[in-house]
Amino acid sequence: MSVKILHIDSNNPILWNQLEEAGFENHADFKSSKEEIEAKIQDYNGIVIRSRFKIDKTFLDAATKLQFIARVGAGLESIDCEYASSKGIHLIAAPEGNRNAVAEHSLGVILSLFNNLNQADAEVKSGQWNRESNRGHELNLKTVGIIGYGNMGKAFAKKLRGFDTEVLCYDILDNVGDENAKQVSLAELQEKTDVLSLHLPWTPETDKMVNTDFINAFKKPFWIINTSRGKNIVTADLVEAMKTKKVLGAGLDVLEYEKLSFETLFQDKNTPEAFQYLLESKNVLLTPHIAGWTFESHERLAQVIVDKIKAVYNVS
Ligand SMILES: NC(=O)c1ccc[n+]([C@@H]2O[C@H](COP(=O)([O-])OP(=O)(O)OC[C@H]3O[C@@H](n4cnc5c(N)ncnc54)[C@H](O)[C@@H]3O)[C@@H](O)[C@H]2O)c1
Ligand SMILES: O=C(O)[C@H](O)COP(=O)(O)O
Repeated sequence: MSVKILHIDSNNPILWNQLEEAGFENHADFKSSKEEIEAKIQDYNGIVIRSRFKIDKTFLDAATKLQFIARVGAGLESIDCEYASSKGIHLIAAPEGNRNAVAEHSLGVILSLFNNLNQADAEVKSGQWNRESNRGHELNLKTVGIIGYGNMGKAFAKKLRGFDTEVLCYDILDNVGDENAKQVSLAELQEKTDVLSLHLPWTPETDKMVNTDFINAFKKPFWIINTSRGKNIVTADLVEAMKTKKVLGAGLDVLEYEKLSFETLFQDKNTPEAFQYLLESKNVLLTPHIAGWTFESHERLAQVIVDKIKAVYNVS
């Protein structure tokens, strides 16, 4: 067997080493541009990627010997999956690798927002002892609404067991509810939810899903957690809702502006006003797309990918 694999992003060494041990031929190119990789992809049978660039039709047409695309992660929006499948290319992803990290992160964000942990910590460290303004909330008896009940949503619901919360989920697929979450209509979720957590992919249907109309359909003021993709929320609309206190707090691991250079976002005179509001709000917790980024997930993602590549070639 001679299967040539091109790795275009760095991953846990388990991935490279175990593939090598199993007889696969590894090659690395972490620096070349999409065009440069496109020019040589016809030599490879497999590509291992995170999300450095889009695997589009042009790229796939150039990849005449490609048998698999292994995405070391969950989100598939940077791959033209339909076109790849039409060419018989195996699509491999590893949501099993980072779903526990995302679930724990989401829980941590809620508890942190509810208890003003960041604000209280910063105040104590700057010599302020404010108890009343840091009075918290409890998850107990609240209703958590999860939109997108797949790998991430389910893992998160499981973590909520033990908090005495009602957990509702909404998904376009039927019958996805389980012992950890009751599947309901979007309208029912919007009626009952206190904490909304998004676990959707980014697709033409989910793009800008959380906008003013969507937010106004909620019956109660609510908190929002987004670990899915930034463009699923219209940030300006979210900020307007925060100003009127319809949205009580937000934990955003992903940002609408994420693909801009982060330095540019800060230095540019055109910094979006909504982003500025997020930066200045104490009830907003911002993290740099790290929900799934743990030491443990790094290792697990690699192992899942190795196992799935081996399965494609029936290698034990
Ligand atoms: N922040 C991070 O570090 C991190 C890590 C992993 C995944 N993610 C994000 O989480 C997303 C979800 O991952 P997953 O593995 O759970 O995916 P998944 O495919 O297992 O689950 C997504 C669910 O959303 C549902 N869905 C799709 N479109 C919908 C719509 N318009 N309305 C309602 N439901 C809809 C699907 O039916 C599916 O059940 C990824 O695509 C990625 O964007 C982020
Ligand atoms: O979809 C995922 O697995 C996470 O969001 C990580 O994405 P990244 O590999 O693009 O950082």
